[in-house]
Amino acid sequence: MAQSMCCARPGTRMIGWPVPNSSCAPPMLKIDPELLNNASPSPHRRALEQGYRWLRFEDGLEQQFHDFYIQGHVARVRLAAYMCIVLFIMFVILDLATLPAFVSIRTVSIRIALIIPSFVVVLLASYRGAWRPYLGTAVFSAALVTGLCTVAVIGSALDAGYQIPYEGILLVALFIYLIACLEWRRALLANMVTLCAFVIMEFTLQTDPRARLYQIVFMCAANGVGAYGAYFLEHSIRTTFLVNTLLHELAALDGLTGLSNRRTLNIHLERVWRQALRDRQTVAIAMIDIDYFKRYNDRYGHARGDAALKAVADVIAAQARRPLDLTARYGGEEFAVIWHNPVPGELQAMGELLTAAVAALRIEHSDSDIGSLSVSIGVTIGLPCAGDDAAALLRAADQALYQAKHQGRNQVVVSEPVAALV
Ligand SMILES: Nc1nc2c(ncn2[C@@H]2O[C@H](COP(=O)(O)OP(=O)(O)OP(=O)(O)O)[C@@H](O)[C@H]2O)c(=O)[nH]1
Repeated sequence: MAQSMCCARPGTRMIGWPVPNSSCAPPMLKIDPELLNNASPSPHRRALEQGYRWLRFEDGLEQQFHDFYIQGHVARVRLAAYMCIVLFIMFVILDLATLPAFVSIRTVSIRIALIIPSFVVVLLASYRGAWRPYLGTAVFSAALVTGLCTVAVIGSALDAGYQIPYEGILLVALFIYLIACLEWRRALLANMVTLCAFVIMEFTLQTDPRARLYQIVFMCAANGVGAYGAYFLEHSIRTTFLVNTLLHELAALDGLTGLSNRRTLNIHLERVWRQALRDRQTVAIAMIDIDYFKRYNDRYGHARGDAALKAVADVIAAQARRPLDLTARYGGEEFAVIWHNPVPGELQAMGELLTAAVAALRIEHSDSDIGSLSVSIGVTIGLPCAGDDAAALLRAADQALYQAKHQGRNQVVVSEPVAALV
């Protein structure tokens, strides 16, 4: 373990543990720092930077992770529930075949009346969409029921003067930690309750002190091994969740402004276009370009240019209010807004709201005609027809923008809807 940490590439960050210079720190997934450097500030990036050794993120992120975890594990939980039902049916048959009737009546009743139904509930929760939010609770309850009932099975046999193999309870502990897909804290809680019940049962019903000691020691060891494995499993899942989200952000968002990038805009436009075609609704695009931005950079420097771009982007971001609307940085100092099904007569006013909002930023630009930063906007609208492509809408908005520049900048031009698109 220590050796693998010594061999880490210089500058490679160890995720989830404070400082990787201690030889006794546990091995964690390593991540290329480039990924973190390129990602925009977000709770995901913060979590990766700060670590999560107690397997907990800040509140909003924790909820997101919980949804991700449940969604990603539905199939495994279902499989685990089927596996348990089959196993416990086998145990019932084994009990009936090997135990005397006065013992098996107790053990079989517990297995059939309590354990198997708890996994049937898990199965139902995994199949029914409305029950899905309670899947984690159902698995936790089933784990608890299985642990306690297995203690009860061993105890009831002991009570009847019959020793049955206690290895089953070890199997249950490892199953809860590693197969049931429970989050680590819940798995630990279910197992600790089971362990306490087991110890109490042993001290109450076990008459052989050596057997008692042996069994308790092995139960504790199984819990240690299981908790250790489950901790690292969940830690890796948390890292995967964070890295997935960062990669998605890097692929979909513009690093400077946080708006969608051009690729996302194109994908979204195609999607909205198809949706509008189905619903016979319109789609509008506004292309927005900052005026005399080269002069701004030349006079105030690139860093202030970046800050101005970000301020304008924040204003533009407020323009996407409906679920299918989108704002994007199209490239350089050019932005785009997709409006899904806007009222055609309001487009001019919507554009002017944008120019007014940028003017309200009052960003000084002494090399422009009006002394402050302004934008030119070209807007167009279309009603998609089969055979058209969304790129025609983009081209039309670009032409309107060109016209706005040509007419003196700091204005909105709404083009006539392109003939092919209406
Ligand atoms: N600071 C900064 N500048 C950028 C960025 N991307 C593009 N630019 C600059 O934006 C300027 C765009 O210049 P032009 O295309 O000539 O347009 P303009 O000066 O705004 O002139 P008009 O559009 O005709 O009003 C260039 O100088 C680019 O270097 C960026 O991310 N940050």
